[in-house]
Amino acid sequence: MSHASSPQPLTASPGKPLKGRIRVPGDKSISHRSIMLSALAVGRSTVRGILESEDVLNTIAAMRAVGARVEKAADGTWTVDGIGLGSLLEPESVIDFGNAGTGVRLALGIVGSHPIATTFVGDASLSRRPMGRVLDPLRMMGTQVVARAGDRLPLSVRGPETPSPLTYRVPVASAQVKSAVLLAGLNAPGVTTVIEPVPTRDHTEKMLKGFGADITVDLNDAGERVIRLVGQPTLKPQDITVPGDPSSAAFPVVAALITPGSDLVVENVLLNEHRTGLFTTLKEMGADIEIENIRETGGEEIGDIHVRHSKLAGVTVPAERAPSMIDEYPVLAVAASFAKGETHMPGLDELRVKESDRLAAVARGLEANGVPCREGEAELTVIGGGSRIGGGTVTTHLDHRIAMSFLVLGLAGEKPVSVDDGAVIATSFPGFRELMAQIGADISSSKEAA
Ligand SMILES: O=C(O)C1=C[C@@H](OP(=O)(O)O)[C@@H](O)[C@H](O)C1
Ligand SMILES: C=C(OP(=O)(O)O)C(=O)O
Repeated sequence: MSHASSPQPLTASPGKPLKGRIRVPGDKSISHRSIMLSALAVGRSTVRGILESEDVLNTIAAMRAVGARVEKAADGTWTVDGIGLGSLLEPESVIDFGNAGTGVRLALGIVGSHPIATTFVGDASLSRRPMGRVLDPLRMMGTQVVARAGDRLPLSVRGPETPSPLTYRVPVASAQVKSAVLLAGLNAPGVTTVIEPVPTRDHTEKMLKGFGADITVDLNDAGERVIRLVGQPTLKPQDITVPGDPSSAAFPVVAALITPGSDLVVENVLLNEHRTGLFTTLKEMGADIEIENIRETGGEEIGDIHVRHSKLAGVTVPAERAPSMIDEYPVLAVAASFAKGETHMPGLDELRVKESDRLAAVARGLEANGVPCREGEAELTVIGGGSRIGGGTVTTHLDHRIAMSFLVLGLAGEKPVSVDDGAVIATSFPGFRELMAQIGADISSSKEAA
């Protein structure tokens, strides 16, 4: 599945205050994992509120390709008849993960510990991204790999008959790497241990526990998270409700913050502490954000985010906060454009290897729209509060978050902002334009705008 063939230029124009109560689609991280763990369970799971975006639809197709039955009922609930660990079928054809880093890396963990041959491909963006971070631990478990130079897609893996359980210290702050090793460890006899020096989103650990795996998380003397998973469990099917994605909520929230007169509620947003760094940072910048109606569902805290237009001031974002807002830096840079003074964002090495080099893409996008910034090797400083923001066209490089972030910029600047391709937004946020229109945002196809 690919959006790459038909780019869709979009233009956002400044206009009305943004008002209303909305819900964003389901969390992408939890959606991928719901389908994958359900596919590995024995019996029928149900998943409500799943994100039906291209990335997640690719995960659904991949789990079907290894033998799971995944269907959508008339009421929108998805049912997954799991195949059970150790029983995966060899896919009959190549698995195309499109734009989805999480999808392909977690799937590599799953199939890479089974004695089946699987070939993965992706779009131009995914084919540039590093896969060695997941292939290295798999090789240590006995997986054979044939990959393009630099461990990039396309690539093929074949797992061993009996994967060796591993003790692995994750060398980069990455929930995808942690999760891939844990998912591979599921099919290895014995205990797989993952040491995580920097904590990242913990949905895999939480959900594995929910599916009945024997998994523990402790801190060692150095304060690192040590995750121990006993391999070869029988995973029990679950009924899952996916909360709204905070990484998607970030766009209307920032749009409302920077657009005068706005008053908006985004309901039902996941508030997992490993995901809320953006909201913490925005509050430190002076944002009027209240979290209302906090409740719990499926072991995760959720709530409604009430945001009003606010005067913002620049801050320094602690580097150690990066994993809890890693996908939100592009839209934080947009908020920072409207803040008085400088916003300094260190610790951004991982932004270089996302759907695009997000550090460079953000810096070029800000420059194109009259916002001064300084781009370092692994940091960005935005000099906010200037006038005449907007008027530029931004290259999205097949990156949904770059597209949405700069459309948000265009809602609050002085002049419209265009992005060369809004079609990529479908990878994580189907219905983005319609939802933004519902709260009063003017985002149209560039031809209509011209
Ligand atoms: O595990 C996940 O669901 C994700 C982890 C993060 O990637 P890294 O693990 O590469 O940091 C994040 O950027 C991605 O959108 C989703
Ligand atoms: C980095 C992202 O996703 P992935 O790594 O799954 O492609 C993202 O959604 O911002």
